[in-house]
Amino acid sequence: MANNLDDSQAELDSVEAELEMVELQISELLEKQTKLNSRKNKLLQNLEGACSSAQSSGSSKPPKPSFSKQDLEHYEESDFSWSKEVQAKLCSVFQLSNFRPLQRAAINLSMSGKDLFLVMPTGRGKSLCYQLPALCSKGFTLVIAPLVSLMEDQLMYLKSVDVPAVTLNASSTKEDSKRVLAGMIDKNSPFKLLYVTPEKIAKSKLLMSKLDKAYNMGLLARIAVDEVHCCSQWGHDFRPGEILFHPDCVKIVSHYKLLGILKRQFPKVPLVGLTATATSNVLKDCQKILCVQEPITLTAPFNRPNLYYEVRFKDNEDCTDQIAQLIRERYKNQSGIVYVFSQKDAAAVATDLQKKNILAQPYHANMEPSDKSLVHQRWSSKKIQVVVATVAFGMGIDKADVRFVIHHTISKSIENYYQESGRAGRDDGSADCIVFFGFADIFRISTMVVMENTGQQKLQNMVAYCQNVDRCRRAMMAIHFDEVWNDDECNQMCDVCRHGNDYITMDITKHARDVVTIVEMASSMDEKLTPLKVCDAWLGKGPAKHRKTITVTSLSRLEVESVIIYLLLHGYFSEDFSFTPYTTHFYLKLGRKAALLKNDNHSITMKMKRRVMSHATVKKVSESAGEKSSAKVEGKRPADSDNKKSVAKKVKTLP
Ligand SMILES: Nc1ncnc2c1ncn2[C@H]1C[C@H](O)[C@@H](COP(=O)(O)OP(=O)(O)OP(=O)(O)O)O1
Repeated sequence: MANNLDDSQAELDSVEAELEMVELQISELLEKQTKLNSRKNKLLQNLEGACSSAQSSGSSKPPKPSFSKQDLEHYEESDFSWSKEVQAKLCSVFQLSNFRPLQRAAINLSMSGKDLFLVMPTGRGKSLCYQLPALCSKGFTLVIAPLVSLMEDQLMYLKSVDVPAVTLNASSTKEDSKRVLAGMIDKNSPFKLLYVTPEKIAKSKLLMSKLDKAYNMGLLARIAVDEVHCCSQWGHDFRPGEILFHPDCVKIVSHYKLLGILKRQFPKVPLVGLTATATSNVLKDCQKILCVQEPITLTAPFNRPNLYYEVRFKDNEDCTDQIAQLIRERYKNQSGIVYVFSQKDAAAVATDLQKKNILAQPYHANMEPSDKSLVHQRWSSKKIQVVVATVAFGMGIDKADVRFVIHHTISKSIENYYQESGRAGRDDGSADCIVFFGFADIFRISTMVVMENTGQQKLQNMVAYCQNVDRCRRAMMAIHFDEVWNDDECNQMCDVCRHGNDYITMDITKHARDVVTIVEMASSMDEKLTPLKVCDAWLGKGPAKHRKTITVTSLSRLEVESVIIYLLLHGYFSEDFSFTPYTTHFYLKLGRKAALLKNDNHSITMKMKRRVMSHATVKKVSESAGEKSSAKVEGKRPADSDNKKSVAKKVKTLP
């Protein structure tokens, strides 16, 4: 009887364990199903037309595109009553011969009096879409921009092309303000563009009353809201480089929220909201906040065909030597930016580059404004070659001939990376965007974004972008931004498409079990391990007491790091933060999928770049694949052969 009970108990335990596993698998599959369904719906929506009207917020009806492809084609034409003037001023004032994608449509829509949201990648020429209509309309255009420095750059540029433009901001003198306020109600319109901060709209009754008068006189031609995503509660996630890290971030965002007054007071004035990256949810929020009834949303293709995207692994934590070599050899006499993680890094990397005879200077938020603008000016006029900057170097940077943007440390999200790298090649000439991907950097950034709602998820997406070895980098960004993507469009302008066949697919199940056991054992002893400690322990370098119980790996450090990152990205590990008054620590703990490794049938494969793998591993993998007839190899064909044809799939077991 006792035996029977024991057997039953044992079987019950085993059934329960198996059930737990099945539940995990079901929840995984359900998660995948939700993601695929949402992607499918998005693709179907996108296929219906490149543009669609932003739907009114909270509507439960399925989105009905009220702006069709045919409508777009209509607005791309050049037979409107204003077309000749627009074309003439494009050439004579702005010295440009052609429009870039969607610029003409945006201008025609705005000239037709429509409200518009224009989502266009950084550097593609959003400003022209309100500056040119301003020149071709009676009265003046009111431009809301978040930062005074940004306005000043615009005013400098407009002055250089003889476009009369003024600003009203906290640092305007009394005289200037008086002149501007009078000009607003002057029928001869002494200026065509008036730049103000959102704060000015929120606080200056005088400005609002002059706007009211100008409106009644028919002189308020248009309202342009730059960085319109700042209106939304989620929007500031999208350009943290500029707004979130700006000391006045909270103020800026709170003033944007009050801009609804403009459409309420001046309902007949067309509004154009401009942004580089905003999801449809953010735009819906902006629409509501700005009180715009039925805006048309134009989304320009996010692809920048002239940019070459590449990820390099940091084989030690300092990659400055490699960066210096690149700058000296590949980018001789060419301008570029090196983005770093912290102000300290900006100073240190700039000094290191200077020691290697590269004209580099640091730029970060904590510098005196005059020093910042000096660095900016020197760089713009090619007196220095490189700015080593934190994300504070962003908004208002409009240098056309930036030939390289190198990330010494990964960005904290793909949105950020897209913005930062997008500062390269604004002149449409080819330019390189290279990220150095380092293991320890992931955790430095992770602790920095710990208080942000979606900080960890966004960082994981960025890490997945960097760890990816088989998918076109542009395709990854396209999926991230919900864009329909055709692989041909990359044109070998990313490292994956250019150097195909550079990875091996390996079975890492045994390694995963070993390293998960290390973390499990530590936790059973009430010990927390940082990722670096886990690496050390697994490589047999940890404290002696651990070594007895640990299966030391034969993998190289880079391989070990890659496996740990993979396990973190795929839920076998997860983050465990601990906070002190001065700092935040990152530890690894078991993720919800770790339990799956107890199941003998569970296996994990990962794709690893050949260059990351040690010679020993590649050799052993090749030998084991040769021995086992069932072994599989997955490799990508070199991009110059037909890289879209599927190839035989084989998986090698990592020794
Ligand atoms: N049709 C065009 N042809 C050639 N160059 C153009 C055209 N339109 C704009 N440009 C140039 C002018 C600027 O040097 C550069 C970037 O324009 P700009 O309006 O500042 O970009 P943007 O506002 O989209 O960028 P950001 O998001 O960084 O503010 O592109």
